[in-house]
Amino acid sequence: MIAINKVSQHYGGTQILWDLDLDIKQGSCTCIMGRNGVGKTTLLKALMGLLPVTSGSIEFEGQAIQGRPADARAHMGIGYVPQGRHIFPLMTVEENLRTGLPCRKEKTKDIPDKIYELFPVLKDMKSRLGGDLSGGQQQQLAIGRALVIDPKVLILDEPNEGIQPNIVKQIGDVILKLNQEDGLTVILVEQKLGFARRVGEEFRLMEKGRVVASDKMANLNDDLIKQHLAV
Ligand SMILES: Nc1ncnc2c1ncn2[C@@H]1O[C@H](COP(=O)(O)OP(=O)(O)OP(=O)(O)O)[C@@H](O)[C@H]1O
Repeated sequence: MIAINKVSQHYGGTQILWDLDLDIKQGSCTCIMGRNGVGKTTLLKALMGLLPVTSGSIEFEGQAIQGRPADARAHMGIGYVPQGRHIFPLMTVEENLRTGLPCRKEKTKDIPDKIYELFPVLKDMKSRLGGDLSGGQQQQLAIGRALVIDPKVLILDEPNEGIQPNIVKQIGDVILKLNQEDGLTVILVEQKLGFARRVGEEFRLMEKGRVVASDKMANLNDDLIKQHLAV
């Protein structure tokens, strides 16, 4: 569904991604893992079109998208939940969710019921300002906003960073439901091993701007963890 071929990316004169290859299968849940600073967020931003790539290609459903802006990628069905959530603090929960509506293929004026079914707290708080929500509620709002576009693939960058355990559990339940029951393709950057093992079907390990190991999550063994994840 997604094929990233030999992608390189630079911040000014500093190269961060080095001829990176990554394949994502339709319907899979893939965890991108690696130590701090290996380029996980940079990779997701390049995939979403928030950072230009220097060379290489990114294909989504067989179409080259590396030159397309982020909003065009959202219209094509790529949903993105950025690290740090980036909800709009001075807009209400409902207004935050509405920002995703123009990108939906199936046009509607109302927030789809499904979003509120997945995250009942967003319904209860729909008139509250985004900035008044707790960190966990803001994360649920960021995921809900990405789902409003009715994506074909959902990309999440460390959705559990700084979130209390009961919300982490709820977010995991939602990801599992979306992936296993609805068949939504999920790409997740995740540092928490337990969470990655719970929701992930596949893993990709990164080192210095490259994917260095790819396999089924069941095969993520102690050697790989020691080599690429332990600090
Ligand atoms: N805007 C920027 N300008 C220059 N360098 C940057 C910028 N953003 C990130 N970097 C550098 O790029 C490298 C990769 O960063 P990135 O955030 O992609 O890593 P990461 O694997 O997601 O790390 P973390 O797990 O800490 O979020 C780091 O060395 C970082 O300092």
